[in-house]
Parts: sequence; C-alpha cells; structure tokens
Amino acid sequence: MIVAETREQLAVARAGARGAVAVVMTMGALHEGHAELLRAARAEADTVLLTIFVNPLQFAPGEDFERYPRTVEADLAIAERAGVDIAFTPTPEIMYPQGEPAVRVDPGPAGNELEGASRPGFFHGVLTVVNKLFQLTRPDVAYFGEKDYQQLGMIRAMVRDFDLPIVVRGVPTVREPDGLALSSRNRYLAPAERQAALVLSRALTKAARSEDPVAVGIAEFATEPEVKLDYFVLTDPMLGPAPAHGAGRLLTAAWVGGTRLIDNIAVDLP
Ligand SMILES: Nc1ncnc2c1ncn2[C@@H]1O[C@H](COP(=O)(O)OP(=O)(O)OP(=O)(O)O)[C@@H](O)[C@H]1O
Ligand SMILES: CC(C)(CO)[C@@H](O)C(=O)[O-]
Ligand code: BAL
Repeated sequence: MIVAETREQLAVARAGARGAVAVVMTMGALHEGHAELLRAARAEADTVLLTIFVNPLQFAPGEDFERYPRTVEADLAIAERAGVDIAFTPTPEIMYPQGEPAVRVDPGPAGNELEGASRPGFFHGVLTVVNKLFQLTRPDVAYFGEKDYQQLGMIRAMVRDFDLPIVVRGVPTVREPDGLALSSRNRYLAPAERQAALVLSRALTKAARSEDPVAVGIAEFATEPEVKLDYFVLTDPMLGPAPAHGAGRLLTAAWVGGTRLIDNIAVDLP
C-alpha cells in the first residue's frame, strides 16, 4: 500500500494506478462500515484508493472538528488489511493551500434541509471537498454509505449536474448486532448514552412496519427522554416529498447527550 501525504505523492501513485480506480472517501476513525465500502470497492475495481481527511470546511463553529477522533496509524493498518492500494492522508494545509476557498459548491435548496438545516454550510463543505478529491483522485467509481443518506443523494446530484464521469455507488448501512448504525461518533457515547442511542434504529424499524410511520417514530422517541429528537421525516427514496404509497425513506437525527447521530431506513407504504 502506498501512503500519499502530499498532492505530488498522490499524483505519482495515481499515475501508476492500473485499470478501473475506485475511491472511498472517509474522515478516518475507520470501523466496519468503512470496511464494507472498501470490500465493495475491492470486489469491483483494479485499484482501490482510500482518502482520510477531517474536512474543516464541513464543520460549523462550535461543532466537533477539534474533538473528532484521529487514529491514522490504526486506520492505515485496517486499510492495508482491506487491500487498499493507495491511501491519501492530506492535512488541511495541503487540501486548502490558500486557506478558506473563495469558491464553494452550492448544494442548492435541498442542501439547506434536514442535515443542512441543522448544520449550516455542511453540504457546501462536503460537496466542495468531495469535488476536490474527485479532481485529485480521478476515480471511475466512488463508494458512499447509505448511513449518510442525504449526503449520498447530494453527491449523486452533484455528479449528475456537473457531468462528472464517475459512477456513484451507495452501500447499505452496517449496524451493531443490536441495531445501532456504526458511526465514528459512537465512540463519544458513555455506556448509558450508547443504550439510549438505540432509540434511533428502534424508532425507524417500528415506524417502517406501521401505517403511520412518522407518528409512530416520534412516539418512540418520547420513550427516551434523554435523547433530543432533531427530525424524523418521511421522504421518497430520492429525498423528494413523501409518497402516499410505495417506496419511501424515513430519516432521523437526534442528540444523545452532546453527540448528534443520524440514521435512516427504507419503507414500503401499503
Ligand atoms: N455504518 C455505516 N455503514 C455504511 N457506510 C458507512 C457507515 N458509517 C459511515 N459510512 C460511510 O463511510 C464514509 C465515510 O464516513 P465518515 O468517515 O464520516 O464515517 P462516519 O462513521 O459516518 O462518521 P461520523 O460519525 O462522522 O458520521 C461515508 O460514505 C459514510 O456514509
Ligand atoms: C464524504 C466525506 C468524506 C467528505 O468529507 C465525509 O462527509 C464523510 O466521511 O462522510
Ligand atoms: N459522516 C458525514 C460527515 C460528517 O458528519 O461530518
């Protein structure tokens, strides 16, 4: 595995890459969810390129940018075992040599809803860095997790609207045996919070089986007063208005103590 820290090292490694190139972009603190993306990439592509970068641009003031777990040595060991060919681990100075970029990707009105409403500037920051990493890594295919469902939708929209020659693949959410969606932020949770956090997956599962999903989901959150619900919404699978029948998507976000978690599930409305 080649570890590239600079743009120049990445350019050399990328120039030597053979066949179809897959990219998996992460903020590090790798877990089984990331490993699943890497497995899917390894199964499809000739060259697997992993990026590890905690992107300051997508954190609002007061969010957990400084506190976000940074475990590069352990991440590189996981990457090596997963068969990664190239790991790109830039610093903020390497990604943003001019400091804050003057130009950012505008995610449009959808970027100000749900995650964008609670995290102002989040999707401007995500799409800007994803676009930059696409330019630097020039992948044929890119893998993103359904755990960050709205992010996956926004990236698909950017690839479509900017005519980027990249296939985007979504990977189903990997969960703990008790249902909790794996997330790097789970490591912030104290044992009692870890237990309370189960309300996200529980509410989604109960709601998905009911005829009144939003009411049932919100009622389930009321059983866990330590958890503060941000949103629990029904959309169509493309994040459009809720359908009356057929395929839909339930999305939720909640605060468990000082930790904000998200989750979502597919729903089939009778
Ligand atoms: N449980 C999971 N199942 C599948 N994919 C996941 C899972 N968790 C994260 N991913 C995907 O891994 C990629 C990198 O995500 P990231 O590094 O932000 O990890 P994360 O666990 O989502 O961290 P955070 O706690 O910051 O949300 C994204 O495409 C994300 O959707
Ligand atoms: C896509 C991403 C790597 C951009 O920083 C990040 O938002 C993430 O890890 O999901
Ligand atoms: N997991 C998506 C990136 C973020 O929450 O900042």
